[in-house]
Amino acid sequence: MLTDLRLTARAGELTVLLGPNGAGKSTLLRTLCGLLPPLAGAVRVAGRDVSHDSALARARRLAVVLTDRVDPGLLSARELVSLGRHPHTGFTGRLTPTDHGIVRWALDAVDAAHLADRPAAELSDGERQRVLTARALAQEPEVILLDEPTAFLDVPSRVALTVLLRDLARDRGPTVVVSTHDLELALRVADAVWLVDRTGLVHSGAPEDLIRSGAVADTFDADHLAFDAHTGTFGLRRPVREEVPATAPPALLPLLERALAREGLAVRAPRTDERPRIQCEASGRFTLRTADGARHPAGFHELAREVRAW
Ligand SMILES: Nc1ncnc2c1ncn2[C@@H]1O[C@H](COP(=O)(O)OP(=O)(O)OP(=O)(O)O)[C@@H](O)[C@H]1O
Repeated sequence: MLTDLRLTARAGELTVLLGPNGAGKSTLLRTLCGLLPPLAGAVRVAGRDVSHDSALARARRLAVVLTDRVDPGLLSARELVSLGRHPHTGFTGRLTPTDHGIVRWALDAVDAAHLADRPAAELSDGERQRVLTARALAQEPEVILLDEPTAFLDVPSRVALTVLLRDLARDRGPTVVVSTHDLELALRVADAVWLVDRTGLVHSGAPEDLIRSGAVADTFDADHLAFDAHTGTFGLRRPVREEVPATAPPALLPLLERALAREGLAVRAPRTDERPRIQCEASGRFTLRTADGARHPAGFHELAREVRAW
C-alpha cells in the first residue's frame, strides 16, 4: 500500500508513473481520478478537492483511460471518440461543428483518422488503445490520466504517442499523468517521474534526478538487468568467460561486442605483438584465426556459432 504520498503533477508537463508489477500504479491512478476514495488525504485539481465535484464537473476537468476492457457496443471509432465531448455538449447532447472538429483533431493526433468509420468492437488492441486515447484528448480536460496507454502499441507508435502526450501538455497546457513500463522511453521524454520503488516509497523529480539518486537502478536492477546511469539505458548482465583480441571499424564494433557478449566473450584491443583472433572489416568480411588456420564466417550468425565452441 502506498502511504504518505505528497505528489504534484504540474500543468503543461508529462508526468510518468513508473514501478514494478503490483507496485500500485493503477490503484494510484484510480484514486487520482476519483474511482477509488483515498484511504486518507485528498486529491486536488488546481487546489480543489475532486471529491467535491459532481460527476459532470469532474468529467469536464479530468479524463481517464484505464486498462479495463470497455464494451463499445455498436459504436464506430468516431462515435466512441465523440463521447469525449459529452461533458461539454449540454442538455441535447448534440455535437456542434466545433465539437466535430475537436473529434477529428483527436483522431488525427493519435494517427487513427483511418479508423474513424470502423466498428470500435472490431479494432485491434493497439487500435482500440489509440481511439480511447483520442476520446480522452477530445474531452479537453485540465488533467489526463492514462494507465499504460502504450501497452499494445508497436515500437514507433509507442514513441509517437509518448511524444504526442508530452507535446500536448506543453502546447495546450493540461496536466498529463501516464503509467508505463516503457522505462527508457519514459526517462527520455517525460518532464517528471513518479517512481514507486520496491518498498512502496514514491520518488519524484525529473528523470535525471532519479537516475542520479540511484532510485531507477535500485528499483529495476535484477539478476539479468542492469541500468547504466551514463546512457540512461538498461542492458543485460552477461558473465564474461574470456576476453578476445579483436578489431573492427568503429561503426561495426558495437555490433561485434553485442554478438560476442551473447557468447560470453568480451572484445579487447590486441597487443602490439599480437594478431587479432577476430577481425572485422568495413566491408563486413570477418576473419577468425584459430589453431587450424583462418576462417571467414559469412555473417554475425556464423561467427557466433563458430566462437560458441571456444
Ligand atoms: N480489486 C482488487 N482487489 C484486491 N487487490 C487488488 C485489487 N486491485 C489491485 N489489487 C492489488 O493491489 C496491488 C497493486 O495493484 P495495481 O494494479 O495498482 O499495481 P500496478 O502497479 O498497476 O501493477 P502492474 O504494473 O502489474 O499493472 C497488487 O498487489 C494487486 O494485487
